[in-house]
Amino acid sequence: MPTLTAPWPAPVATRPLDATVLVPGSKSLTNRTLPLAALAVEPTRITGALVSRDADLMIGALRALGTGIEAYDGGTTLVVTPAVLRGPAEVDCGLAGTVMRFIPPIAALADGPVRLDGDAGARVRPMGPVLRGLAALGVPVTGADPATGEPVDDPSFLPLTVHGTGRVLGGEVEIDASGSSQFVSALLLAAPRFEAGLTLHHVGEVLPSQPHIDMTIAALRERGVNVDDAAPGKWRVEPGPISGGDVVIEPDLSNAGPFLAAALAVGGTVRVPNWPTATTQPGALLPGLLERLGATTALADGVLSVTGTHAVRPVDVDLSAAGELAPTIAALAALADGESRLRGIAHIRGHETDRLAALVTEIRRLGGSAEETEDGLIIRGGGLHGADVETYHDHRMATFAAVVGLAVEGVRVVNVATTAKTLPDFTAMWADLLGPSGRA
Ligand SMILES: O=C(O)C1=C[C@@H](OP(=O)(O)O)[C@@H](O)[C@H](O)C1
Ligand SMILES: C=C(OP(=O)(O)O)C(=O)O
Repeated sequence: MPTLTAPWPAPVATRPLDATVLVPGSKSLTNRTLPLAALAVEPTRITGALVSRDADLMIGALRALGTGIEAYDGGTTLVVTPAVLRGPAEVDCGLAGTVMRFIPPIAALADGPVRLDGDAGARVRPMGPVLRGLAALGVPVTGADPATGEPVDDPSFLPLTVHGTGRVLGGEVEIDASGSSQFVSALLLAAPRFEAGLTLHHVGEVLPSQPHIDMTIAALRERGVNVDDAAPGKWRVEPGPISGGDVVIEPDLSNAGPFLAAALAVGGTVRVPNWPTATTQPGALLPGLLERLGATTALADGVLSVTGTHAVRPVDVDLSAAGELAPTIAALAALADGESRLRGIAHIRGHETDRLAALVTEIRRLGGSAEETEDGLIIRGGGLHGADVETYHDHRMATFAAVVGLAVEGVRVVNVATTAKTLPDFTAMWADLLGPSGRA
């Protein structure tokens, strides 16, 4: 999408923060609950759903396949009525990993071809393991060269067409999910509808984002599906009905990240209500991470409070379980007093943009020092100055820049509207964080 507006001047905090931030629903939970509801044997009522571009794209994809979805309460309540999945259909995946990876196995259950495409940035995000997994299950997938439209054998990227026949036999499949946990989640989510279910083996060296795989398994079990995950890197999903009913979506803890990080960046306290006591969201790791970076945290009556003193400690952390937190942790590392190391996140080169390259380029543009390693980043904190930070259509690059901008004069964020991917109200929420005048 073109960038038409002027860069957004990130507000600078002039005094310690004292804010409570209500964070909207989880992208990952919303975009699992919707497809499971479409595959269910009865309607599902979802409350607390995220209203954002990624959720809209998932709703659009499932509607294109025939699912009934009614929205209420500004879109935060969704009533999903499953129907026979049908093709032909066209699906716009935008830049949503959850849509481009989760929809193909669902499209395999449709009774006709389903063509998927997305933003230019989506066409370079890896999908091969999901597509090869489907091919191994007997579901043909054809690709097309985006420039010429010529057919591509063995497609690994959008655009592509899944040729469903209305049924998938299922069985046993091996994939390499070292590039994204979403390859595993995608196949597991649709598997109860495969006639023989699915036994899935991961054969790669690393498996990122284990909490997101646990989230998929928990979502399936909550809907009555039998899943065996006792052996590492192996999952068995039994065929069977997926129940509907009422589902309440937790707040998006990863989206809480930049707001909580703000307390460390400039001092003061930021509180996030409705913090779940137990969750599969990787954002659950935030309190521990922020403590290592110098914050004190407390969870009382469901409110997480993070307090900082404006001094940020460097860290050496393995973020393989929570790669989507890397831009937020990188912002704090860039403000820290010393050298930080972020490990275990080679796979975020395949996120909305190559996040390792983007973070290095933008930290350097801000006057800081950063370099890529094989599986992460080395960031030497301090020495920052204002700059126009590029965001590469990546919501988390925009929030990375906003966190830095709280503490550094003259930071402007190019295409801050990219935050609409998961947080359309980001700039208003950020102004509220700073107090009534928008400046703390
Ligand atoms: O399944 C999900 O909802 C997600 C899984 C993770 O993907 P990767 O394993 O590709 O990092 C995460 O980063 C992404 O934001 C959401
Ligand atoms: C990696 C992310 O998104 P996606 O669901 O598009 O993979 C993210 O939100 O950080």
